[in-house]
Amino acid sequence: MKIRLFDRKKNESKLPFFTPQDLVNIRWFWNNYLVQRTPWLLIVLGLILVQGVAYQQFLSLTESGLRVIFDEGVITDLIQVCAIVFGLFTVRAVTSYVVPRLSTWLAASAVMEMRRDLIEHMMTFDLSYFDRTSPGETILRLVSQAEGLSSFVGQATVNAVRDFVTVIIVSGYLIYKAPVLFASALVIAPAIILILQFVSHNIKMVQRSAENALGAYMNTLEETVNGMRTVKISNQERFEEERLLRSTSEIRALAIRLQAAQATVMPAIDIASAFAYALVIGFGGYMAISPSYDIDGAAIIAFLIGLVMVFDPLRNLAKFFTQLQASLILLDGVNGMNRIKPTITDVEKPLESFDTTGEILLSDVTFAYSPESPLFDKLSMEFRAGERTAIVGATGSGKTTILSLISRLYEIESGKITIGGTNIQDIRISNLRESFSVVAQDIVIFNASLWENIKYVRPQSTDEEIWEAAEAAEIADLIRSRGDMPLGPKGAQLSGGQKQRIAIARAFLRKAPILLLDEATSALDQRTEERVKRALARLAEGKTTIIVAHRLSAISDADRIYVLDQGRAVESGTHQELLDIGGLYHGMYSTQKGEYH
Ligand SMILES: Nc1ncnc2c1ncn2[C@@H]1O[C@H](COP(=O)(O)OP(=O)(O)OP(=O)(O)O)[C@@H](O)[C@H]1O
Repeated sequence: MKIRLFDRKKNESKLPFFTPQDLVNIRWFWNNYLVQRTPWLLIVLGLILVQGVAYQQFLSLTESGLRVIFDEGVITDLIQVCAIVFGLFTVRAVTSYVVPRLSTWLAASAVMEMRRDLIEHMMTFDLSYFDRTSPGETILRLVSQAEGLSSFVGQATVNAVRDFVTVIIVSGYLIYKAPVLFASALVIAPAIILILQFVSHNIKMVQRSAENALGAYMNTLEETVNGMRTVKISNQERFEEERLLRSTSEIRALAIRLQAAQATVMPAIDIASAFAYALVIGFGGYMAISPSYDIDGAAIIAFLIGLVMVFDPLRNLAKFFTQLQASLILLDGVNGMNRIKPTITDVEKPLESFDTTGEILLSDVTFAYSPESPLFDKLSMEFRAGERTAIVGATGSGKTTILSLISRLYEIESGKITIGGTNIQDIRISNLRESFSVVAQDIVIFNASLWENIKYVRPQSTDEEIWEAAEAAEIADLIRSRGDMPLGPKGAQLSGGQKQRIAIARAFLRKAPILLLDEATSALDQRTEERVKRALARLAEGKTTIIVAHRLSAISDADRIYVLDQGRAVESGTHQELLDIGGLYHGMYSTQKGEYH
């Protein structure tokens, strides 16, 4: 699957250094993660100023030193100048140690908070977000883009501030010493601004493509690693290898293009600075020789050294500028996640409690996963209180979706769903979901011990309760034999039936008043299924239970059975009543009859 985190914007070529969205993103980051660190930022800034002043003082002392050598020849004065110069560089050395340490700490803490907020925010996303968003995209935002931002904000920005301060202070000094010379060196400034503008646009475009390519690569990698069984059994190793290599070569090509876009800045600055040096040597030399100007050789040499001290940080600033343009794309990616708003949320004053023993009603429910393929159109169903109701029907008829809608994993478009007379949209989501014990089709197993996996659904359970649930789900022996051994990624070391028994044990442990069983025993052998079914029947006693099953043998004793066909409830009744109607259920029963004999 190709992922596109960023789309090219139509009027991109007309954009200045910062787009309006860039400014919004920067404000978001500043207001949420930096502004509360202002005192520390001011300390860093203060230290940077000290560094800048030390630099300027060095320049001024160099001029004095040169003058001592050229004019006065007093050795003690020279030694004094040397000692102060050494002292200044020591100050610079100390600040060079403290500033990066402080700034890295500040940036890493800010980004950690940002990650924490984004993770918290991600937990509120609708399930539909995860249905349509590749894991690679989420990982890219929370891992690589956040990391890229951290190093940019920490080191690069602080260095840039230091360089900027140095440029301002030293330039100020040079203007004060020789304004005409400085003005002559400035003639190259417009050229530099033009180059930066051109490069800025290019960098953003390439960085955007690079992020898309990296996201696609992460996604392919995730798909391949997760699907290794299918890859191997289908002999598709080469195909997957080529898919991954194509992604990597795309990343390489984009990395080279990005570097090429960034690389144009440095030589441009170098040529511009060479031009300025030549101008200053020529013009400055003329001023020193000419009696009409009050400037000597020492001042010209010091001015040239000063120019070096301006151009050196200016080079770094240009490099920083290119990194900034790339990082604005990272910031946009990260903040893009923040812009996603969940739609399934609690109402303003949600109900904490409701009648969990009451009947569950679907009234005129309309729902579609996507506008182009509606699934339910005014569907009405009744799941009577304390009874076992089964839903059967062809694959894709919407059985699982009904369970998802009742637990509000997806939001209905119209109609309503009530439990014990209360609309589920008025109930606090956590309280609503707490009232279900679920055995779902897609069983999620974590790479922890069996024990931990069962306990996951109710961490406060006692050991006795967990053993009880494990015994009921026929998985206690496996716990004894495996001990604390982790189950492998996604429970890879377990059989399908063992995974299903974990899910059943979880349902037992949860002890919730409503039971939702989706193909709960389909992966079990007949003997185990019989035992688990009896245990489930005990669990279901007095509880409102909804069972989704393909095997009619699993539900023939249900109090009521619904037959679903393409999103419509076409038949309902007991097993016998449905057989008597001689409709769809009868047909399904006849097909599966072999199972009963
Ligand atoms: N997350 C989803 N996003 C988009 N469409 C979906 C999603 N889940 C299911 N569908 C579609 O909705 C329809 C109903 O799916 P559902 O899983 O409810 O069927 P089902 O009756 O439970 O099928 P099965 O018996 O195979 O489990 C199907 O056409 C399916 O393709």
